[in-house]
Amino acid sequence: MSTQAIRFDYNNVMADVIGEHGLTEAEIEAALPHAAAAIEAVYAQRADLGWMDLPYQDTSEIIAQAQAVRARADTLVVLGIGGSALGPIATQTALQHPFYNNLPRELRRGPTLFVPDNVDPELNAGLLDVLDLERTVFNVITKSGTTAETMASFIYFREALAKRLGKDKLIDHLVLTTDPKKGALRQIADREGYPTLPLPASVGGRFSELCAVGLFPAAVTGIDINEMLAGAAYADKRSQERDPRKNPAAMCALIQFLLDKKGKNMVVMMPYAQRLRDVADWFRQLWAESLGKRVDRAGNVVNVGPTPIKSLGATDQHSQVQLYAEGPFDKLMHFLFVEQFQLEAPLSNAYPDINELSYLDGKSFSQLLKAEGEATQLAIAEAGRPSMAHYFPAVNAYTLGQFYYMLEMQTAFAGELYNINAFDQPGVEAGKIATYALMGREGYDARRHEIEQARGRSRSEFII
Ligand SMILES: O=P(O)(O)OC[C@H]1O[C@](O)(CO)[C@@H](O)[C@@H]1O
Repeated sequence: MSTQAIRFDYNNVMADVIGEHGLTEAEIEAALPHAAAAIEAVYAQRADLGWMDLPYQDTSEIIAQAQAVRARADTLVVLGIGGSALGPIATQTALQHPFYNNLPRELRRGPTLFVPDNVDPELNAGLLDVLDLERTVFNVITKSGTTAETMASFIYFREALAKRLGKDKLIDHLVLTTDPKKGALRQIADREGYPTLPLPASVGGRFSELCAVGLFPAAVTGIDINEMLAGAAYADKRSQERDPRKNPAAMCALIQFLLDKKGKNMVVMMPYAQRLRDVADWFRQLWAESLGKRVDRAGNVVNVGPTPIKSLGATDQHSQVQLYAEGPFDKLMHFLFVEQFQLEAPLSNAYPDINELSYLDGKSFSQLLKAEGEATQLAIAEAGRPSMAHYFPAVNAYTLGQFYYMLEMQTAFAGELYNINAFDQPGVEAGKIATYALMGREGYDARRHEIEQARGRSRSEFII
């Protein structure tokens, strides 16, 4: 096993450790053939699942374009939503200085990065207040090339650029990441000549972090993207193991599936490292959009899907852990632990004479955070609640790429276990259609009429 391997520990889901809410060895043993079949089924689809091959892509074009942006910009703004924003945010938080944008330029590895990730008017108008547009590049990311939020952001910031710098300068301030052939943004790129990067048709939005979507912003801010891919390739190797017991992604999927069947239908990801906070956010989309489904592959109504929840140690010990420890037995926890932090914050011997504080003397923040993580894990287990732990030797480009890929494979395996299509999102499409109707998009009149009628049926006694 690589010294950079993330270790996966599932002792604390076992019934002999936590009691009746855990899994027995016999339950796991009986389900192993199902997990083995899920592994086979996913690899049988590999030709259609382009994200599975991303660890082996040629990154030279991404790096070349990133170098060009590094040379001409002080700020990169990513305009995207869902998979087109959550991954770039997670990677930045995980691999850069915690106050990266506030560091002086000579201590940063590249331009500052902003990912507004919403169409809130104040957020976007406010962002314009802090940007020096002459030294800003916008990376517009959308697979479909039509998503309302992203295209509205593109129109808004393109207009601001055009007003400030003139239309002929737009080409130096926009890089578009989208489908190589389809969509409105592709059409615009072809018509107006902006530089582009491909978001391959076979890579779904929430599985796109390891293509140009995530790699380009990461490379612009100086992250070693080939190292991320090396980590992902290592996770690919481990995920190909046909024996589920030796395959962390498959085992992790199987445990979550079995516990869901026993009523643990909430999955809490709780990193004990600030760097991994936004990875838990990225995981929420991956897990929720992939597994939350109305029908199974045969068309039966099943309404399945565990609810992913993000949490952060130690912060949420003082907000959520009371519920996790004593509330309903409906949760499974993923603890993410880091063995080696990049920065250390030691504590001095400040108050040796004050009994309640002397235990802190000469310790460090990492000791305290690790102790709090272990203590919470123990308390959750003693309260009879299942949890798993993922141990990162350190958070770096290699382990991050490895973890992303492992979670993607875990999601694909889980899709097979639930017998649903993990790669579509019909529930989100319904919301998109209603938005188009409300915004007056051509071709959506009938839907707008239905919504207006429903509004008319709203009863005043229920409005106070
Ligand atoms: O990349 P696009 O096409 O703009 O889509 C953005 C997001 O919208 C969704 O389609 C629905 O939320 C996600 O799957 C995707 O990541």
